[in-house]
Amino acid sequence: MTLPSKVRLVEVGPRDGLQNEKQVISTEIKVELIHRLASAGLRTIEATAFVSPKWVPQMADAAAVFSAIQPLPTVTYPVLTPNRQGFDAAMAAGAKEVSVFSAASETFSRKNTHCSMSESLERCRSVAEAAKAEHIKVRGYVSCVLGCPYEGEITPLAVAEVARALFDMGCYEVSLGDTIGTGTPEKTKAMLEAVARWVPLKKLAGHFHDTWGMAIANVYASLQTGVSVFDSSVAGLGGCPYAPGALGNVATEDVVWLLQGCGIECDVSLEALVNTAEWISRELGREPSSRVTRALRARRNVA
Ligand SMILES: CC(C)(COP(=O)([O-])OP(=O)([O-])OC[C@H]1O[C@@H](n2cnc3c(N)ncnc32)[C@H](O)[C@@H]1OP(=O)([O-])[O-])[C@@H](O)C(=O)NCCC(=O)NCCSC(=O)C[C@@](C)(O)CC(=O)[O-]
Repeated sequence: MTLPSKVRLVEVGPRDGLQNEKQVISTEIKVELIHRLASAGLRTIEATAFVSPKWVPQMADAAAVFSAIQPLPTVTYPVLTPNRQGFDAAMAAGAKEVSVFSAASETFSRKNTHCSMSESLERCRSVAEAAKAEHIKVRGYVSCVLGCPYEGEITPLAVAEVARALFDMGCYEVSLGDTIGTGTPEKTKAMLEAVARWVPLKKLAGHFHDTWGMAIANVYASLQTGVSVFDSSVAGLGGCPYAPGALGNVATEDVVWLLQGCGIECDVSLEALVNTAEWISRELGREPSSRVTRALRARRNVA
């Protein structure tokens, strides 16, 4: 089985990683996190979300965060926009790329965005049309691709239909989210094969939460299937406000370690990334959940 020779990582720590934090995190810390990630070599960093501050208070400073970023010309800083209101706010703040999101579960869609799956896709379409008119790139997300916190099993066909709708409306890439982390490698492969009947593998990204400890195994299964873009979160930060008990995304450090071990290029400095993971974990007052960061720290302490 040939693995891809190069992988692109989409760092989602500043958005997916921090959105569920209950403690106050200053705008300065969020911006410094983004700058440190860019210095570590991440070339796509999802910076924030222009969503309702009533529902996700942690992202209330989206405009302030975005405006304070000192952008590197080699880095893109997409932002999450659930509807036209979010898109307009993102444009006013100067965003150059946006992400829309929908779900393969009716109940999750209603909890997350207060509308049905088809209404949610209509909102995405409206953002995609506005983005096209402004020459802005749009990425799409599908949540609950390997299980739903409310409905349980989700069929690969349901995932494929939503992914196809997002791709057809102009999303340049569709990220497939295992929101609650219940997926396993064989299920991941079956889901990817179903989606790839309608959306080319090169246009798909894997987005795995680590709640059940399967995220890195699912990344490897996706690599074996031909996926070459992965979303990950420094220090394994994160959780979804609408998926009770959900842990963070697969840690970026763990993915980089896996890729290095497979001889796959990703242009990220593991050392700088681990230092960033240690720094943000100290700021949040907790241990990094990345096994690689903890192992490298233990090795440094011995040396
Ligand atoms: C979707 C909405 C906005 C619908 O919002 P709504 O409340 O359902 O309905 P609305 O459209 O009738 O608006 C009501 C109020 O919200 C305001 N509003 C409306 N839109 C916006 C906006 N864009 N930005 C700021 N404010 C907004 C609007 O102005 C109004 O304010 P009021 O008059 O009551 O003062 C809301 O339900 C929401 O923000 N939900 C949060 C969704 C979210 O951020 N979820 C987490 C991210 S998705 C995720 O984590 C999964 C992913 C992507 O990582 C992949 C995976 O792991 O599965």
